[in-house]
Amino acid sequence: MSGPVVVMGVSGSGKSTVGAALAQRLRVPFADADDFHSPANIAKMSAGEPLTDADRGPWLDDIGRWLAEHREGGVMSCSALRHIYRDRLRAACPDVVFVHLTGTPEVIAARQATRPGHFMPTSLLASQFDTLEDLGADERGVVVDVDRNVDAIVERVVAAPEIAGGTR
Ligand SMILES: Nc1ncnc2c1ncn2[C@@H]1O[C@H](COP(=O)(O)OP(=O)(O)O)[C@@H](O)[C@H]1O
Ligand SMILES: O=C(O)[C@H](O)[C@@H](O)[C@H](O)[C@H](O)COP(=O)(O)O
Repeated sequence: MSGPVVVMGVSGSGKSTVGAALAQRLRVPFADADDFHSPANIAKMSAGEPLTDADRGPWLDDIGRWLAEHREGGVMSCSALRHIYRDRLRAACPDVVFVHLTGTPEVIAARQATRPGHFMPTSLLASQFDTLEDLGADERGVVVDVDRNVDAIVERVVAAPEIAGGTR
């Protein structure tokens, strides 16, 4: 493995599902950034209010610490919507690789809407897309469209040179 992987994307894109399956496939530990949110952040999102950069700062630092502790292998599902958020994760763990799960708002909204018992309301999806910044040419990562089954997404990820071909 070439470094820890962050599976990124908007709410409902499949980060938790694909991240867990990818970790199992790679036989490395898995963590979900949803579990790192403070109660205040959860309350805010549950009330339909988007998080701000300030809300996300300490959360990203905790995730960065987890990545640094899993430099030899690990998968973290984390929205990591903006370039500056990914910069913050790279500052903590420079060899992190991003897997961006992309999809149309229609496909993702349908998945988010049918997911049972999650704190994130569907009303926040528009702000997630507004906040999202695609991976730049300067960023180490892979983009995978989610309009296929989970196994196919995982196979696509493990076949990517950024994931399989590293020297670490
Ligand atoms: N490739 C896929 N095909 C069909 N359903 C999917 C796929 N990936 C995820 N799902 C479903 O879509 C919903 C959102 O997935 P989830 O992993 O919770 O997304 P996220 O963690 O990005 O919010 C869940 O109900 C999940 O079972
Ligand atoms: O930065 C954010 O606004 C949040 O991290 C957000 O992107 C994330 O989507 C929520 O934690 C909900 O969790 P799900 O992505 O699992 O819906």
